This record gives sequence, C-alpha cells and structure tokens, in this order.
Amino acid sequence: MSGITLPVDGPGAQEQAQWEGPPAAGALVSMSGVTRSVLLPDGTQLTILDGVDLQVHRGDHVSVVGRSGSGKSTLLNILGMLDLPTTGSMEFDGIPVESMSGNARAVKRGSSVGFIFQQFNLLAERTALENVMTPLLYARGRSFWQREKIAADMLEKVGLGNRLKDKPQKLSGGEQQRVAIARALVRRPSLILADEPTGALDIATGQAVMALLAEVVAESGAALVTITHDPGVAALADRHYLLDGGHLRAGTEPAA
Ligand SMILES: Nc1ncnc2c1ncn2[C@@H]1O[C@H](COP(=O)(O)OP(=O)(O)OP(=O)(O)O)[C@@H](O)[C@H]1O
Repeated sequence: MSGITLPVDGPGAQEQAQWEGPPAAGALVSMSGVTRSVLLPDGTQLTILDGVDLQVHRGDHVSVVGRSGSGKSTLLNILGMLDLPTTGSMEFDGIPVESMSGNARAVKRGSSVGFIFQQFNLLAERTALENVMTPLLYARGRSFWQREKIAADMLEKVGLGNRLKDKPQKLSGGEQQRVAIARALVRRPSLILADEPTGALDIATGQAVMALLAEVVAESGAALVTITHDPGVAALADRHYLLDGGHLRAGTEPAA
C-alpha cells in the first residue's frame, strides 16, 4: 500500500507539543545497564533482564527476537513505562523514568506510546470506530472534541473506512489487527511497541499487516519496536536484536 498520509494536524498534536521535550536528535528511549529481577515465592531472585543497553530514536524500526521466556515482554513493558528497571537507568524523551511519578508516567505513556498486541485486545462491545476513539477520550483540545473524525480518518488510513460501525466479531483477524494499529497510532505517539503483532494471523495476512504497520509508523515519524518469533517479520526492521539469557545483543543469532 502506498500514499498513506496521517491526519495533517493530527490527534495528539497539542499533547506532543507539550511533551516533545528534548530535540528530536536525541534518543527517544535510552536504556543503560538495565536489569529486571523478581522475587520468587521461594525467596530466590530471578533475573529476567541483565545489563541491557538499548537506544531507540524516532524513525527507528527495531526488532527483538528470542526464545519463549527470554524476557521479550519484560523488555517491552519497561520500554513502555509499564514497569521500571530494577537497576540501571532508562530515559524517555530525555527524562529519567525513575524521576517521574506514577501518574506522570501514565500521562506520558498515554500521549507517547502506542501498544499493539498479538490478540488485538479490542473491546468486543464497541465498534471499530469506538475502539479507535477510545485513546482520544484521554486527550485534550481538538484531539478530544474531534475524536470521531480523527478516528474515522485513521481507520481510512488502514483501509477500513467502510467498516467503522462493525464490531470486532464481524471482522477478520487481519482487519482486527488493522483496527488495533489505528488505535495505537491515533494519538500520534512517538513510540509504537508491537508484541507478536502477527502471532494470531496466517502468514500472508501477517505479512500484509506488518507491511502496513511499518508503513504507517514510518509515515508518522514514530519509532517502532517489534517483538516477534517470526524471522520474516523481524527482517522488516532496520536494526535487529536478540534476547538470550537476559542479555540483549545485536543480530539474530545466539552467541557461540
Ligand atoms: N512477575 C514475574 N514473576 C515471576 N516470573 C516472572 C515474572 N515476569 C516474568 N517472569 C518470568 O520471566 C521470564 C521472562 O518472561 P517474559 O514474559 O518477559 O518472556 P517472553 O520472552 O516474552 O516469553 P514469550 O515469548 O513466551 O511470551 C519467564 O520465565 C517468566 O516466567
């Protein structure tokens, strides 16, 4: 698909102006020596991430592969400020995340991060349009007052302009994921985090959805971090990482 353009004075423009912070040249997300550990019921400590260094800039498309249980979702949760590092440092837009209150992190997450999940996570009782409008309920200004038009425009961008009133159960898996992509992008976040975005789709549909996702994200200027088991999906990224034993390394092959 080509010629995709996002709404000109798009959703979230006001919030972005408010939150844009440091110059675009700086890293959007910077992780340095990040570990994440949890205390297990038997009192032992499980180290899930160990000494992770990662920088993500606007416009980047980064893939992370790794075996089941290697810590991919844990990494994504930290990138999206859903969890904090146990040790090490992470900055989002130049702001140390540990210096932000929980509320400030939630506001920042809402305006700056869009999530896409394997199982789409759409609200079953809401139409495609209502699902895409949902993030705009937390926006301000034009993004809030014109949320219906903004959401409809975004669904048009992902090729679903004729399915606005359909609920998820009437949509195919690929169509549901396109609704989820529209929802993730509707506030014009600076970072899109996709956790196995093609995992519930057949190969051809997954490739089409992934190509669309990469294109609309690139058009928006946001960064895209994709976690995937699928080498074909990972290959679409510009930079490739592997999580292995809690360590993040460049490339897709485990260390010898
Ligand atoms: N809160 C927690 N308490 C205990 N163990 C945890 C916790 N969170 C994660 N783990 C463990 O840490 C490891 C990494 O989990 P994570 O979900 O990040 O892996 P993943 O690479 O995303 O796996 P998958 O590909 O199967 O989704 C797993 O062994 C998981 O059981």
